Amino acid sequence: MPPKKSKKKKNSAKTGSSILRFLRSERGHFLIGVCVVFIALYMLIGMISFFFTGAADQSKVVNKNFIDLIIHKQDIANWTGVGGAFVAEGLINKYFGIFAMIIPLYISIIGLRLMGIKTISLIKGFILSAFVLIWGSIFSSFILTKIFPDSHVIWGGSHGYILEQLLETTVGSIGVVLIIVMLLVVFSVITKKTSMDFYRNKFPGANKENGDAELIDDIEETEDEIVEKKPSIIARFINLFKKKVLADNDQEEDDGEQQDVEIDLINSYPENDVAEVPVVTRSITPLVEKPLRNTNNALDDDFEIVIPEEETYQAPRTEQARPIITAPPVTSSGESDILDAVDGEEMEEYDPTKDLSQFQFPSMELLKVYDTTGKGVDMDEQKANKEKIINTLRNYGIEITNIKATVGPTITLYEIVPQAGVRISKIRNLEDDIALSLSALGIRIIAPMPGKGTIGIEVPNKDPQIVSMQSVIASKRFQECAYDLPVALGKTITNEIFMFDLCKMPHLLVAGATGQGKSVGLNAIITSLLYKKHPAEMKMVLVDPKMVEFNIYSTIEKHYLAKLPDAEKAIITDVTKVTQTLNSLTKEMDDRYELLMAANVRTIKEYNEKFKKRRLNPLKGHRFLPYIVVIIDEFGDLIMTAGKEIEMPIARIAQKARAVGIHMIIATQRPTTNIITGTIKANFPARMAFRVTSQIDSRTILDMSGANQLIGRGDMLFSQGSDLVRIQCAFVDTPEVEEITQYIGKQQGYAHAFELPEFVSANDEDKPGAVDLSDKDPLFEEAARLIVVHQQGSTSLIQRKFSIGYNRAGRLMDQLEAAGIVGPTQGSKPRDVLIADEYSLEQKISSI
Ligand SMILES: Nc1ncnc2c1ncn2[C@@H]1O[C@H](COP(=O)(O)OP(=O)(O)OP(=O)(O)O)[C@@H](O)[C@H]1O
Repeated sequence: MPPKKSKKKKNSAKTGSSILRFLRSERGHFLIGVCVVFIALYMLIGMISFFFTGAADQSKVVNKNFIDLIIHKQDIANWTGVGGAFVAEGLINKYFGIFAMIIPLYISIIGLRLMGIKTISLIKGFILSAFVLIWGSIFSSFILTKIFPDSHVIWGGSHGYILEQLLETTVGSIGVVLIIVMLLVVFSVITKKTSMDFYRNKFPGANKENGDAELIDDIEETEDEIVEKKPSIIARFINLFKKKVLADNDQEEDDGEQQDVEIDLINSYPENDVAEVPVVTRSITPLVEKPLRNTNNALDDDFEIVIPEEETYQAPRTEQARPIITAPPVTSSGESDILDAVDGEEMEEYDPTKDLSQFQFPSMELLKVYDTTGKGVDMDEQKANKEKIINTLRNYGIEITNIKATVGPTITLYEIVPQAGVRISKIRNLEDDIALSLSALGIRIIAPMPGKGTIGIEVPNKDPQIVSMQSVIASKRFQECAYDLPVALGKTITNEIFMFDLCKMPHLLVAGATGQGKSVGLNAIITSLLYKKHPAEMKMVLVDPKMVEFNIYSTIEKHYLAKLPDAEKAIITDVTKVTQTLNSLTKEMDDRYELLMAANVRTIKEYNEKFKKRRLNPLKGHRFLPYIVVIIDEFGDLIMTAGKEIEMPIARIAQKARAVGIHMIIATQRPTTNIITGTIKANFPARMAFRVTSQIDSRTILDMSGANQLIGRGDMLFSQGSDLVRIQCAFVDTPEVEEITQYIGKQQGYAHAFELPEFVSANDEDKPGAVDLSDKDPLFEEAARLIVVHQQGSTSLIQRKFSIGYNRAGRLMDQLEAAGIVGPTQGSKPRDVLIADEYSLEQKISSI
């Protein structure tokens, strides 16, 4: 008989465990959630009915037995029968009064949560409900009882009544009122910081620090975005409890022979509190957690696969709204650089985009959408990899207590928590063995994961997904970002859009062996900028010794490119021109510093703000300063040919140009120490490394290994300071870039590319005759006539009348001086005009 009994027991245990499994499944949760929501709804209706039917039911319900009432079929008026009448009478009259209605509301939040519908967090909801119950019962008991003394409803319930009586005896009626108001204020401030402003604003003249409060909020919000939220103590406790229950259940249901060591690992888990893996949640892309369940393996219960959600896309933007301001030109003949505020206030703000006010940003349709449907996460692959990792580590005597997978577009990150006492270096040394067991390239071990208390193993997915430029550009995050030079580079392992502000970098070094995605990376950077910056706000200097990479951008020369005055093409392919351009950029940098100094500001942003407000005098050479992004491809080639000649201006720009809005991106295939020298490295704190061939190259670019373990095709490491992030670079194909540039190119642009200043080396500068009149500007004669007619030797007059850049106008003025038409510069005053009338001018011109 005993064997039959044990079989029966086994069967019932099996049924029990499958019910448990069902309840723990997503469907089980959903069904429980539905039941909970309906129960809450039932309670709520019962409570609402109580206000209308409670008086009739009171005598039948109070101090009566619930079962008796059902058996004796009492006639209950409540819409929800005996049950509802009991719940309402109990919760409202017996306990918390009318605010007890928050209880079914909170229960419904729990139900919705179980159904997978997120409203507010359970803990927040609990704290809020508890406060409402306690505060509300005192408030109702004190106020409502006085207003409606003869109702069948005990407004604050017994709880409110007792507390209110106690308080009234202790602090009097006024004290109770003050306590009620104070609690409300305290609670509102605790739950919402911005409510401080509301209260401050109630006191006229005492709200100067509002800005600070907002600042704190802002800072906290940004920090929230960056810092992964740590689980609260309660969440940790619930997690531990859950794990313990799961482990116990599994122990019960297991037949005995399958019970392996991992159960013990889990059982020892609570002691290993530190080993708890925080679930990564970020405010930008909420993670969807899909735990896999396998009853034979306790670690499976713990194996959490996180499939980060894609960001939702915004409707394609076809036009960027910009204020069209028709600003009158500045006519002041001012003597000083800084115009006084009154002048500024009288005029509308200067709009740098006014010249191209019809400019339309490229539309989203120009970018290709890659079909990723059907490319879901391969659960079998994840499980198999997990098994292989556990087994490989076990073969070397390393046991783990927890493992979690986060599936990215091309890489999956397995985070493991080793058992206490395991040396981290031991795991680090097993990189090759794990790679062998997984038969995969590109395995990278991060031991320990910074700030997480886990060890990360990055494993490439068998079926990598393409991160399209479209998905990155159309993301809400990119569209709404307020960076000065926003670059959306791709997606991180948690499917978050990875973005940075080039202004903050401030210069970027890009390296990677040939064919690993460098050019695509540079195109992604340029594309991001083109989607966000108006031609008036940003100019690019493109250096392309290979002659084919940036050719595609020649169509946007008159919109976005900058070049030397005498250069034919804006894309620089000739090495000798590179030196000139870089020197010219150093001159532009110095000029800009002078302008900043004269304007009493420290950065280009402040300068432009001041200029827009018309606080700077254009007659003194002030102008709106666009950002300049210098992108040099195949930097290795250049250094090999031009050496120090190039390194010097690059180092100068890298050291100083940040504040004046000149930023550099240099890319090389050969990240060797003779190319990326100490000087260059020291001035390029931000580095982007695609796959390189050796560990030494990786160390040269990143100061650590890792780039040699990447898998190519846009897989890259981005480092800034000590932070290292693995990113899948967004893919933008040449035809896409072509479409974008053509879209821009077809629109009205400026008359010519942005002119960089002519660089005159220190030796030539003061030589008489430095201005060569045999090579006069085509506008020379017209400019001369203009000056003579107006009898005003002003550069900005030439600039305005001929719609040319400041540099060209300056050069024209130098030529006019050399021709004896105007006198030398006189500081802030216009030059003297040496020719009295047009007739004398014609004679002068014919004599030149
Ligand atoms: N982010 C990416 N996603 C998917 N595939 C990519 C990505 N980046 C590059 N590739 C693939 O790799 C190929 C080579 O990329 P790319 O031309 O950018 O290499 P490269 O490093 O610039 O090479 P070279 O230095 O020889 O110009 C591309 O044609 C494309 O097929």
